[in-house]
Amino acid sequence: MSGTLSPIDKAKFVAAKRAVDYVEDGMKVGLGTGSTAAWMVKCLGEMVRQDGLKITGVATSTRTAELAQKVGVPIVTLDEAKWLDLTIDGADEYDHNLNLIKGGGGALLMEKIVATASDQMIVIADLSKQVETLGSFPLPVEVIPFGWQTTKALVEETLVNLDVLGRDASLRMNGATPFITDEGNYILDLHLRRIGNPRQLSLVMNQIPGVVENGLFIDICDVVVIGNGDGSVEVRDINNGTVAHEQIDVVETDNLFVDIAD
Ligand SMILES: O=C[C@H](O)[C@H](O)[C@H](O)COP(=O)(O)O
Repeated sequence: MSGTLSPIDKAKFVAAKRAVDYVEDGMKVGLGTGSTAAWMVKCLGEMVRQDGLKITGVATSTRTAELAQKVGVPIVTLDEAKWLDLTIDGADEYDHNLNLIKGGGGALLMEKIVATASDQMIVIADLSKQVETLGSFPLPVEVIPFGWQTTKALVEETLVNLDVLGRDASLRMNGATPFITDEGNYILDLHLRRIGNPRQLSLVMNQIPGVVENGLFIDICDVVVIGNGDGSVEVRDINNGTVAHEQIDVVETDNLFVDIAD
């Protein structure tokens, strides 16, 4: 199959293509989840197949593991890898401090474990993910199924004392049944509209019994690569304070149009 990338796919693709420049021979790489991360896995697959790049990947979801296998990126478990050089992942929102909301695809738990076990985390995104203040995107909170309604009530009650605008939590559904994460849990989506203090919110959420993890990534991301539909990218590095603008060559080979997981 071949075709022309839509502007949004091109934005995701160029962000991914620029981010894989950070990957070097011998590295252990965390592989994110989602439609943007899928492009990154495909780019790495091409580098492995065509350039003989030698890397080991750790997947953040079963669907990323399946895609990695399909495109030829060798996968091990996090326990086998122990520590990673780099994780590349998408995000649902990022702010100017490179704090993130993640988990729109339900993979936040493994994503946070893998990113935290990495020397560096690079987020790939298009400009639509950029926000002044986190919270327009509903914050995913992973909870264990046992007593989830009690956990939901506790979460909503706790939000009353926090700097947020909305306080409703909804159980994420998959058709008529609850959405189940790879780890067998449920997701509550918190409709907060504005998160005034993401660090505090993250700490408080994770103290509620039944909450496994929340989708706020605070001080975890080092670099964001923002792709645009015209093939340009912006690379922001929070540690050294640099911002670079570049143009990425997009050669639309048939390989690009191999079916991807998301
Ligand atoms: O659980 C899913 C992940 O956090 C994704 O990385 C996030 O939802 C962004 O996905 P996409 O690149 O498809 O917008």
